[in-house]
Amino acid sequence: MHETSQAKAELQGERDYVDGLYRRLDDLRAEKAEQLADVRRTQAAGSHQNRSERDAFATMYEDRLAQLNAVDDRLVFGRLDLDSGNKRYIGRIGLSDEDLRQLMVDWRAPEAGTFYQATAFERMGVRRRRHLILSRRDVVAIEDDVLDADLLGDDDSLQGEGALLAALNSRRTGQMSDIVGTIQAEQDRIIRAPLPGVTVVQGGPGTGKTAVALHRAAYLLYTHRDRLKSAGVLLVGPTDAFMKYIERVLPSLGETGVVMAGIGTLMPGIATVQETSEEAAALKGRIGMAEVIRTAVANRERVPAENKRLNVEGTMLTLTPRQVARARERARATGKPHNEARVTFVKILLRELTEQLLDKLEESSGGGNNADRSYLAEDVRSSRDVRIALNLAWMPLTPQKLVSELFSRPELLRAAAPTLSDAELAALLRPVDAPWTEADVPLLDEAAELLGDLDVSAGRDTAAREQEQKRDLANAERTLENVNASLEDSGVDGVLTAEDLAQHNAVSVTRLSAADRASGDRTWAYGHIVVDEAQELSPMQWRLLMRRCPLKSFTIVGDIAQTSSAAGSRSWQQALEPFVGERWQLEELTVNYRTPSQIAEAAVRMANAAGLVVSAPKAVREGRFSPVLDTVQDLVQSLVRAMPEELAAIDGGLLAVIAPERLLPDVRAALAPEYRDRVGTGAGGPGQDIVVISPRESKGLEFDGVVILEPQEMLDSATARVGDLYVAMTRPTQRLRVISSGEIPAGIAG
Ligand SMILES: Nc1ncnc2c1ncn2[C@@H]1O[C@H](COP(=O)(O)OP(=O)(O)OP(=O)(O)O)[C@@H](O)[C@H]1O
Repeated sequence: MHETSQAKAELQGERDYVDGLYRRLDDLRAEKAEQLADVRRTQAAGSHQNRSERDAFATMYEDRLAQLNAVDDRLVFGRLDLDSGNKRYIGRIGLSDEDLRQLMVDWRAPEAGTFYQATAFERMGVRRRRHLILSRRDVVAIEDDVLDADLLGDDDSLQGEGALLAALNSRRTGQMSDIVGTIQAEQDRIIRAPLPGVTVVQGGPGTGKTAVALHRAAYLLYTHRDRLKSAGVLLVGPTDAFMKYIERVLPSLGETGVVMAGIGTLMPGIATVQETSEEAAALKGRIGMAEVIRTAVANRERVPAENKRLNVEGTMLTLTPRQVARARERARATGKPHNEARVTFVKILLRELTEQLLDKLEESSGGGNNADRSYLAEDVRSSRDVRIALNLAWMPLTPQKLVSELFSRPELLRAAAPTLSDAELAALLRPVDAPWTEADVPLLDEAAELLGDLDVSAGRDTAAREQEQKRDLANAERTLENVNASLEDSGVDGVLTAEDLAQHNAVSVTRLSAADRASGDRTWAYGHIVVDEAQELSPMQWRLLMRRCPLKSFTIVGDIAQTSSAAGSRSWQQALEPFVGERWQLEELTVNYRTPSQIAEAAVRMANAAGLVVSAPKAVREGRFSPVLDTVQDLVQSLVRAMPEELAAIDGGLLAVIAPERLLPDVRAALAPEYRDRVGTGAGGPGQDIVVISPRESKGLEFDGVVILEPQEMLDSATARVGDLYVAMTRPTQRLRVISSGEIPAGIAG
């Protein structure tokens, strides 16, 4: 009785405190909304400068407002009781009252680290760690870890479902949520690892690799804002569906400054589809492709086999192979990329041809010609014959043109890739207008590096462009300076410290640079790159990413056992050695938070029976269901019959039907009459609680229930990999059903 009333009082105490935090949040929001409205009301005073200032203010207030809105749900999640007697609340952002007294610490701040790291063995000055479990704004439960033995036995330690298990058992929505309230110690160590260098995080399915990658990005931006504000952080994932699945996590952590990109979108202006030919994907991923592209570019700098006769305003000139070869040598010696070196090539030959024209005219006029040299140069330059001859010898090229011609013209491909077999060449050849694939992106990027700027070759004035850029930059800088000054004058709001102010500016700068400019700029050098599902990357994709971060500061997360791409890695060592040698560090995650033990064990048994070496993380919980295995005659009809039972078992949760690619249309057609708009793809969308996807599409995603069709086919067919079935089996958080028209693969039944 006494215990219950004490528990109630504790809970009430927390509710009161949390109410206070929300009041503060609401006040700040109202303040920001008002400031934003004020700025918007202000008439744009004439000058460009004033308008940019107003825009910069507006952007800053919008950002802050968006941040305050995004952290509303479960704003606070922890409390530390310290040896000093102080209490410290831990939440999504830092909050202080009007007098700058700290009300809540940002989870990324150093003082919050002990919330995740302290244990009974190493208390780190913490007596008690309290989890506050909120539903929206309400504190629904509190749960204490008592670390100080002296406190044990006190009756005020409270019961309740563990915060972690509550999170793990909650229904999936098709959108990943953050884990900020329940980050585990082994995860926290990786999230807070130092910025420089390459950290590889290897972990089996469901160990929180994606979660760790996202929280690390947020942590780095917070902790190293100064270093990362202008360079930015890039987060790369495998597919668009996956990027959509994770897109809300960073905003919910109050971060908008990370550029998120699917691996197929890293070439600005190029839309890609998936590479359907496994062989082509594997070939394009090989590191040797860099040499193929290099040769392809060099082969477009051609010396003609014989003399060329060129008509310039009625006078016939001769261009010799020797002349072209010499000009090519000198142009290449500049070390500039193809399009830029072309300027030198063209200049040399135009000068030589102008000399020749002058000589000829003098000859024909018996020495009496006194035509102006600059007119003659212009005649040479504008001669059609000259233009054709120079272009044939050294064509200005875009990466798109180079690569599309390379893969559509057998003679070009053979010349650039002399070591490839006929079968390999055939696998690469395709129509000139075929859509770009993900595997083309690193080749286009390689080509862009070697070709350089087309504008230069097209004669656009470099100096003028540089001037323009300088002016833009100066404008942006001046604007920011003014924003700073005026903010200081106006005292902003009570919560903003000088540090916050710097952060806000950083966000604005990031807006101007990293987010907007970086994602549209192929040559952008990021301060840090986080790569998820990194086992899928081909050597050429690694090469591209390494170029995007010259400092080689990377967080790489993945699971070698889940590799399904034909060009992906078989070992981290093999993947990274060519780029960073031995200079990378391996961290491992060992606990599976997603899949109940009965299902996780079945997946590991299957993988082992099929000869796949997997790291088998320990499942953190047991589920309510063992895998259900059906051997049936009529596959798709059996699925239709099983659907009601599966949907009921997960009680309104999200169900994925994972089937080999060839079956997907039939499965969708069979489900359509009954389930209509409820059936989607990827991780599902609004109103969609059923998705029909291939094993590859399921990568990185998770669902309450999963039904796998024809598992043996995921192991057997020509393009299948053991990893595919392993990935599919490790997607559910509650329940797995396997339906097969043949044998159920060895190991699953146990
Ligand atoms: N500390 C944690 N607290 C609460 N939930 C967690 C925690 N760690 C992981 N999870 C949850 O476990 C699930 C699996 O996490 P995540 O998707 O990051 O794993 P993964 O290692 O990337 O998996 P896979 O390689 O199979 O795609 C997610 O629902 C995630 O929110």
